[in-house]
Amino acid sequence: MKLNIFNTADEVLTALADYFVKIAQESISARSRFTVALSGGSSPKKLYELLASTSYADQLDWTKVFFFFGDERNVPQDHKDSNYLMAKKALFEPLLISPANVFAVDTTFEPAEAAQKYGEIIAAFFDEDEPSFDLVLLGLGDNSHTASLFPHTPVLHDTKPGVKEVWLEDQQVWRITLNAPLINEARYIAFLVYGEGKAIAVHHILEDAEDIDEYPAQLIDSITGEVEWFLDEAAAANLEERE
Ligand SMILES: O=C1O[C@H](COP(=O)(O)O)[C@@H](O)[C@H](O)[C@H]1O
Repeated sequence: MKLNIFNTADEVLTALADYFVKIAQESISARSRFTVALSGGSSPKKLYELLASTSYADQLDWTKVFFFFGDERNVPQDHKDSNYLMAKKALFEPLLISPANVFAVDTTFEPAEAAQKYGEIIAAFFDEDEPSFDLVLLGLGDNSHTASLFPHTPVLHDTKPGVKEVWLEDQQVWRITLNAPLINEARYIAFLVYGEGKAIAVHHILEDAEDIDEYPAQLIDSITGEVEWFLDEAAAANLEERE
């Protein structure tokens, strides 16, 4: 695990955009394609806008980039809460990404079926024993969830890579998520976390004793690659160890 801590959120976003391009270029050189699972929520929108800006857009052959989603809300794809819609507006449309390069969760199905079908889509794409994304981007909720691995949900105890539906009792909503074993197969995993509202959760994940039901992001630990955290000072404020 590597910590990258910057003074401001803008510096964090630039560092992660540089990292994204570096991993993508390496992956395209090595395997002629780059597969990435995107995070949702509010934090990554600015990252996607930055990647689509003139500073970054020309640095990659986007026809070789294949986009998946680490998690999705159980809403139509044109709903304001849809992770797909956010990425479409911030990234896919500005970069003229072909729909053939975007693999979204089909939320027209019931949650369990949507999860199963998304797992099948991922397996078919990779056509290997174990699907392995080149990069999984993750965020962190102030309740220590990442992707849609929420505290005290059954998916936290999965032992085989897969995609699952998750019922959030307090919000009375379903979500669809990659489970931790699938995320951990990735070559690289990067957390994007900024803002003081995340400081307590960052401390729990990185410095508290393991308690995955309480702090699900503690499950993330790449099997073959590297986990990097991109934090601003505000989000890192409660950390005791910086190395
Ligand atoms: O609900 C979600 O939350 C987390 C964190 O999102 P943020 O809005 O606090 O940045 C995100 O990683 C996840 O993909 C998303 O669906």
